[in-house]
Amino acid sequence: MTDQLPESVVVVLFGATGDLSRRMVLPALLELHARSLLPREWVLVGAGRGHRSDEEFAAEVLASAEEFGAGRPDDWDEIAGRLRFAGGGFSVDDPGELPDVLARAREDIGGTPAVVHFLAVPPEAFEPTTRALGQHGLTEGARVVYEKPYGTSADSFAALERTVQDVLDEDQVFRIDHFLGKEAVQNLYVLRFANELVGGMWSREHVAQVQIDVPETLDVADRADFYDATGAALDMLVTHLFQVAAQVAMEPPADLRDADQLLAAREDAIAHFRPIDPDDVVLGQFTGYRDIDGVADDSRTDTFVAARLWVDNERWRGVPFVMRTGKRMAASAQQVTLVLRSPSGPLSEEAEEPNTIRVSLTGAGSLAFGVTVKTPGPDLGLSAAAARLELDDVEEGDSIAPYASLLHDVLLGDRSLFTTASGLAAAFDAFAPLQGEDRPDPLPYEPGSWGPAEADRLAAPHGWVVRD
Ligand SMILES: NC(=O)C1=CN([C@@H]2O[C@H](COP(=O)(O)OP(=O)(O)OC[C@H]3O[C@@H](n4cnc5c(N)ncnc54)[C@H](OP(=O)(O)O)[C@@H]3O)[C@@H](O)[C@H]2O)C=CC1
Ligand SMILES: O=C1O[C@H](COP(=O)(O)O)[C@@H](O)[C@H](O)[C@H]1O
Repeated sequence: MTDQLPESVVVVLFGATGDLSRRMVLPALLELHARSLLPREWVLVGAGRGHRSDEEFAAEVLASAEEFGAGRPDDWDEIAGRLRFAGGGFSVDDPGELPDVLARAREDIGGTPAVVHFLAVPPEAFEPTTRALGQHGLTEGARVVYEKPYGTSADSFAALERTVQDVLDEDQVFRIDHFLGKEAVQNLYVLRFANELVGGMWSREHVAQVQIDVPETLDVADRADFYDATGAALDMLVTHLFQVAAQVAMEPPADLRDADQLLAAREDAIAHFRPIDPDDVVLGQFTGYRDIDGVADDSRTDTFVAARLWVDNERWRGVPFVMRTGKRMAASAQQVTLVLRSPSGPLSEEAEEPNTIRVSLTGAGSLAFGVTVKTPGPDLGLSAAAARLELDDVEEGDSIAPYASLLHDVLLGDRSLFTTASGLAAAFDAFAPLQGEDRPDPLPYEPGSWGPAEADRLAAPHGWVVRD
C-alpha cells in the first residue's frame, strides 16, 4: 500500500452508461471530489459501445448526481470540464476511441497521471476487456477494478483469473465486493476487537447462531436480463453474504491496519467454510417473476435464497451461520445478528428471547443489544428490551458511501477491503454443491412476504430475527 494519493489520475469507467455507474460509481466519484479526496488533477473517461459527445456524457453524470448523489455540485462547471467520453466499444480487434481519448486526457493533465480502469460491465465482459487492455498497451502502471460477480462458478472464476494473471500483476487487481466497503461491515471488526463487551461473546462458547439477513423489497424488472441469468444465490450469497460471513468468522489479525494480514484472515475464514449441503438451502421465486419482460417463461431462477453454512474451525465449530436474501420481500434490512446462548443460573429458563448482538449494515450502521430486563412493577417479571446505538452518532464522524470508500482505497493502493483470488476460489468451492444436479427447485412465494415458509426451519429454534 502506498498510503498516498497520486498527484493526478485518469479514471476510465467501462460501462459508464449502465445501472451501477449511474447509481453508485458516478455519485461516489463526485463524493470524493466534494470531500477533496481525489488527486488535485483528475479526469473521468466514460467508455462504452455507443457514441456520445463529452457534453452529452456530462449531462448524464449530472443527472446521476441529481437522482442518486448529493445533487448538482456548486462547482459543476469545473467538474464538467473533467469529463470525457470514449465510444465505439473496446475489444482486442478494435479499441474504439479509447486510446486517443486517454492520450488527450493525459496531455491535458500533464505529467504522468495514474490510470484506473473500472470495469462496471456485465461479468461476461470482464475477460474480453482485460485482454483488450493488454493488447492495446493500457495496463502499464494501471490499476484495474473488477465488479462482482468475479466468475459465476469455480470453472469460470478460474478461467477469468488465468486471463487476469496473464495480463496484470496481482497488485494491479482490485476485485470489488462493495459490502466490504460499507461503514458497518468495517465496524464489525472494530466493535469486536475494541470492545470486550462485544468481542468477549465472539465464539461458539457464547453464540448459538449467526444470522446474516438481507431481505430486499426491491424488484428486478429494470435488470431482468442480468438477473434471470444470475439469481439471488449468485448475485448475493456467494458474493456479499459470504464475505460478510468471513468478516464475522475471521480470527483476529495481529495488525488490523495491515492489508495483507486482514486479507489473509478473511481468506482463512472462507477456507474453513464447509461446502454447502443442498438440504441446508431453500430457494424461492416470487409469484409473477416469470411475467417480467426479459425473464424466461419457464425460468427456474431463484429470487430468494436461505442457506445454513458451517464454519469448520475451532471458534465456530457447531454454530450455524444462517443467511437469507431475496427480492420483493416484506421489508428491506441488512443485519448481522449473533444469537447468544441462554445464561446459566436462576433465571436461565425464564427469558422469552435469547440475547442478541445486532449490527445493521444499512447506511452508516447501527448496533443493538437485545436483552432481558425486569418488567417494571411490583413483581419479578421479565421483559425483552433493546438498546440501540447509531454508529454515525460519533463526534467528527462523517460516514462515506461504500463505492467512494473503495474507490479511494484503489487510489491509495490499499487492497485490504477487496477480495482475493484464493478467497474467491474457496467461496466458489463452498458454493459448488448449489450449482450441481442437487440444486433444489425454487419454491413460490408471494411478493411482499418473507419468502417460502420452508426457510423458517433453517433459522430454528430461534427463528429469523428480522421479522414483522
Ligand atoms: N446494478 C447494480 O446494482 C450492481 C451491479 N453490480 C455489477 O456491476 C456490473 C455492471 O452492472 P450493471 O450496471 O447493472 O449492468 P448493465 O447491464 O447496466 O451494464 C453496464 C453497461 O455495460 C455495457 N455493456 C453491456 N453489455 C456489455 C458487453 N457485453 N460488453 C461490453 N460492455 C457491455 C453497457 O454500456 P454501453 O451500451 O454504453 O456499452 C451497459 O450500460 C455487473 O458486473 C454487475 O454484476 C454490482 C453491484 C450492484
Ligand atoms: O450487488 C448487489 O447489491 C445490491 C444491494 O446493494 P446495496 O448497496 O443496496 O446494499 C443488490 O440489490 C443487487 O441485487 C446486487 O447486485
